[in-house]
Amino acid sequence: MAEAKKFSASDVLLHTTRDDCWLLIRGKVYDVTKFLDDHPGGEEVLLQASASGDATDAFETVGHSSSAETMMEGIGRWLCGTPYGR
Ligand code: HEM
Repeated sequence: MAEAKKFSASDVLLHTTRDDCWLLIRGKVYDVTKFLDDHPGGEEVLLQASASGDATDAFETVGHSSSAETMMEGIGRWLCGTPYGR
C-alpha cells in the first residue's frame, strides 16, 4: 500500500493549470488534467472550479447526471488522501 497522503484546499490551489489541474469535490481530490479536453462543460469551468479551492458547490449546482458521477469515480483521484496509481 502506498503511504497515505492528506490534501487540503491549499494543496489543490497549487494545481490549477491546463497542464496540471486538480479538483476538490466532496472531500476527495481528483486529477482532472487528462479530462479537461473531454469535459462536456468545457475546460474553462474546471479550471475556474479548481482555482476556487473547493469545486463541490460548482459541481452540485450544475446538477450533473448519474453518468457524470460514475465518470468522476473513474478519474484518477485520491480517496481519503490515499494516492491512486498513475
Ligand atoms: C470530475 C468532475 C466532473 C465530471 C466527471 C463532469 C462531467 C460532466 C458531464 C458528463 C457532463 C454532461 C452532462 C451530464 O451528464 O451531467 C457535464 C456537464 C457540465 N459540467 Fe461537468 N463534470 C465535472 C465537474 C464540473 C465542475 C467542477 C463544473 C463547474 C461548474 C462543471 C460544469 C459543467 C457544466 C456547466 C456542464 C453543462 C454543459 C452543457 O450542457 O452545456 N463540471 N459535466
